[in-house]
Amino acid sequence: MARTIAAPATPPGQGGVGIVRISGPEALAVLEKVFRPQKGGYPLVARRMTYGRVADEKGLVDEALAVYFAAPHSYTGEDVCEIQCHGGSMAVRRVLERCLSNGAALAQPGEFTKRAFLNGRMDLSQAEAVMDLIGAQSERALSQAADQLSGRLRGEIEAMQDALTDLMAQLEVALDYPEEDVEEETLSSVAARIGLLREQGGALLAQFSQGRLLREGARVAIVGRPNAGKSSLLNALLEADRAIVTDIPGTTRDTLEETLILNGLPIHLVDTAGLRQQGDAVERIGIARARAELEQSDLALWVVDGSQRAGEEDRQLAQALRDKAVLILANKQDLERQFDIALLEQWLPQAEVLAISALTGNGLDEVKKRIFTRLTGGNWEEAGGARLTNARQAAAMAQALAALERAEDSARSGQSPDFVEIDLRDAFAALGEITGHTLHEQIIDRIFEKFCLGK
Ligand SMILES: Nc1nc2c(c(=O)[nH]1)N(C=O)[C@@H](CNc1ccc(C(=O)N[C@@H](CCC(=O)O)C(=O)O)cc1)CN2
Ligand SMILES: Nc1nc2c(ncn2[C@@H]2O[C@H](COP(=O)(O)OP(=O)(O)OP(=O)(O)O)[C@@H](O)[C@H]2O)c(=O)[nH]1
Ligand SMILES: [Mg+2]
Repeated sequence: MARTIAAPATPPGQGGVGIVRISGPEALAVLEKVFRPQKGGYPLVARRMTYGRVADEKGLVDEALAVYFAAPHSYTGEDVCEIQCHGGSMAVRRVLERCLSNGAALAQPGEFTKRAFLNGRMDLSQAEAVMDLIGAQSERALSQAADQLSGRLRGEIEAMQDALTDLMAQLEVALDYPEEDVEEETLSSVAARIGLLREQGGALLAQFSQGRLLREGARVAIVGRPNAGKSSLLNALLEADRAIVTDIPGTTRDTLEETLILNGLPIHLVDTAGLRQQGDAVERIGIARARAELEQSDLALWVVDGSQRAGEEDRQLAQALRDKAVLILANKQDLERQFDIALLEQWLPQAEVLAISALTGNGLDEVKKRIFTRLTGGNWEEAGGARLTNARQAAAMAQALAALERAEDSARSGQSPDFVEIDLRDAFAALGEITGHTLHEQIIDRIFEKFCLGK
């Protein structure tokens, strides 16, 4: 039988209310030992808040409210109890300790949601949406996660699976009637319907990059020579005095990351150490970090000091940026221009160049606009449809599409129906990985391990 588990459902730290959640067959028994109602007693009325107190041998721990959800009508589908005590890490910790010494085991991270999944309360895409919702950093990311939690992606995947089941049934019928014309007709109608499914899946996969961008945000590295104005740009974009700015080249040593929300898209802006050859040990480490950051960024903002002449370091940086998405910002527009912009266009023909001033704020609205268009490709679709949002889901969809393509090819080239069916089965299984219905236990464990405690 499943263990009864308990964990704080609210984050540690000060807060108005803290919640300890208990789930499993002994949930109510644990609550009875831990929580004493003020009026009436046990059994508690399911789903109604009851006022009372939590005490231990030494006396009162906290006054609290408790609620009991009878299986299967709860988040996990098991018996669930919640004790809502005062917020703050001490009260929550003591209440949890009471539960743990009265029959509950400390939950693993993600174990409540894993139980909800195993009890059929949600599929894997919905469970993943729970975590995305908790981690959402913008309105758009939140509404995407809420959509997925409501079962939108699950619905679309299950509809595709239903269609596959139909097709497999048709092929079975054709196998029972081995006349040439029945088989031919079936194969050609099946091939056409597989084509439609490939379009549907292809559209989902094509939108994946947007789904991921919303969920994870984009990494944008600010790079350039020392003193170009990178940290000034970071501060100006954030409208906050975040990074140290001085006129001493080599001011920024470590990378510094802050998040800016642009049209609902989380942008992780990373200020880096100015790139140059000389510098002490600390600065050299900073420069190595800057290069690593550049490597993993989705977009580079190359800040050049427009009031200085181009140098060898600029040429080298252009070289390093050749295969990257780059927006070049010719900074210090308020000063007299010395930098030869034509050189930039020569070095990096694919890059756009914008003249700005991080000091006066000139051109920064345009910078924000360009960052957004560069990252989204300019054709940003409003949330609404189902979206694949993580690499796991996208990989499964790609696998399903490959199987569908094989099936369509076989059907069109007049292969035997059972040959086609094998690939349709593969496609069905690959789609099932998105909803978690055809996934191995170990893989499922690995997904839930990344969740937070109490969820
Ligand atoms: N206090 C508290 N707040 C919470 C949660 C929770 O577990 N506890 N949730 C989670 O972390 C989320 C809500 N999710 C929930 C989902 C289903 C049920 C539930 O009891 N479902 C029953 C009854 C539905 C009904 O009354 O119509 C069911 O589906 O049968 C409860 C919470 C967000 N807020
Ligand atoms: N006139 C003018 N000065 C600027 C502008 N942007 C930055 N500065 C000045 O340039 C100097 C260097 O700015 P920072 O933002 O520290 O430059 P950085 O690129 O971060 O430099 P490192 O951290 O050393 O790599 C400071 O004195 C800034 O005030 C600008 O648009 N116009
Ligand atoms: Mg700096």
